[in-house]
Amino acid sequence: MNPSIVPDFPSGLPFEQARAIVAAVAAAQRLPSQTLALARAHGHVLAQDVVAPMALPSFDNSAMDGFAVRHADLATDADSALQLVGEQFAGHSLGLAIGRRQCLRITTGAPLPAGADAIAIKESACVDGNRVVVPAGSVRPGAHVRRTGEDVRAGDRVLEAGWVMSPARIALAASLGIGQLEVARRPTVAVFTTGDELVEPGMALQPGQIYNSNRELLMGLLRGDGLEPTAWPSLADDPARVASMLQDAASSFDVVITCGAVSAGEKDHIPALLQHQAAAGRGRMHFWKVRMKPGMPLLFAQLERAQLLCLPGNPVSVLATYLTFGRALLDGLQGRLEPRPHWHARLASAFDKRHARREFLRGRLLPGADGTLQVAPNPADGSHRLAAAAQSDALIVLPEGEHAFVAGELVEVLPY
Ligand SMILES: Nc1nc2c(c(=O)[nH]1)N[C@H]1C(S)=C(S)[C@@H](COP(=O)(O)OP(=O)(O)OC[C@H]3O[C@@H](n4cnc5c(N)ncnc54)[C@H](O)[C@@H]3O)O[C@H]1N2
Ligand code: MOO
Repeated sequence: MNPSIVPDFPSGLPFEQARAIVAAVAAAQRLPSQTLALARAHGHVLAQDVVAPMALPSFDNSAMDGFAVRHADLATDADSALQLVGEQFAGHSLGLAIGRRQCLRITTGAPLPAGADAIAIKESACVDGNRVVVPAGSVRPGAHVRRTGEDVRAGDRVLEAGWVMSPARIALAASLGIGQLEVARRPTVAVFTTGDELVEPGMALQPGQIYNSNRELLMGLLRGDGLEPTAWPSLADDPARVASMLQDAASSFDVVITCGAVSAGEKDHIPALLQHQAAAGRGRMHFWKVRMKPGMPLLFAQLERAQLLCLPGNPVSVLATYLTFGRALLDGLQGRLEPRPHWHARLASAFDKRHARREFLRGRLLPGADGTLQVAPNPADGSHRLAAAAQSDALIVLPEGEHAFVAGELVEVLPY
């Protein structure tokens, strides 16, 4: 198959335009929701708002171990002696009440007795039999009382569809007694590496061969995003075999990610192959080639019901295109509305950008002398330079157009 094809689909797109296509396709192909037990919902995208079925706290209670008192009984200019009339521990409400100049021993989380409106902490009070002395001025009005509904009122919308279930959000749902959540189904993802030159780590290399690093890179990125991807054995540059494997994966996975064989070489079969499938009514070419560096030959297509993201083979291109396009596709399919973290930092050293594409340079985040975030660009900017990517922890986004960036200039960074 000759890879020098005439595109009848969008090609050579600006970055933002390509991203908009990914977002639109993902929105149109949103995955259905599923009901999961709370314990299994960690990291999933919420598919339905969560409305509080009860208030939090659900009853007035003590925030400290000590004595439940009536603030009006306490003198401001002298110590106050109160009569100890009982005790209320956390766990079982005894329905107790206190009257004038009375107090009740209480523990953290225990229901406040009727009549009480403040807590004198244990450390400041003096107990002698059933007499408790509270030092003057040691208890302010309402001290250490946790009021019903001060955190959440019944009926509040506490979590919104599109939010990711972080541990704090799971814990909030648990505290509301919610045992199940409606979340987006996770996309199933197949990962392919391609190329006659690839050998798996641990095997012996023949002249001209290289080790397959992209598979572990992609599997790690996907697993880090909470997915359970399936990797195929690496595919040789054989168009018939690549076609049959992709067809096979596209019939059983939501997303197929390939890397390599999408550029201009004689063995770069994937664009022509997918264009052929699209022409035969088995899919669609969304776009090929984006004005970015690295990652320019990126291809996005549909085959059968699967979305295919075909990343360029260079390892740093895989990293940059996964972080900018792979994630956007997977997040969009799950209906994620919360944006991924993207910050701004000052360039620690100058960088001369001599091309018009949007660049995703590798760099290391560090606190500057004034405590603000800085990013040091790695000078090894070739898309085969994995060591530079491994020494870095962020992509530095340099916008379209030639520009000589000076040290101290503010740039956008995508931490990875
Ligand atoms: N004449 C042109 N040549 C190239 C162009 C172009 O526009 N015109 N684009 C260049 C750019 S930019 C990139 S990026 C690469 C992308 O090429 P492919 O996506 O077709 O990828 P391959 O040629 O298969 O591989 C590129 C490079 O990466 C190595 N590789 C591939 N897979 C793996 C793997 N799993 N693990 C580690 N390394 C891998 C492969 O050996 C090549 O060195 O094309 C440029 N050329
Ligand atoms: O655009 Mo390629 O991905 O530079 O190496």
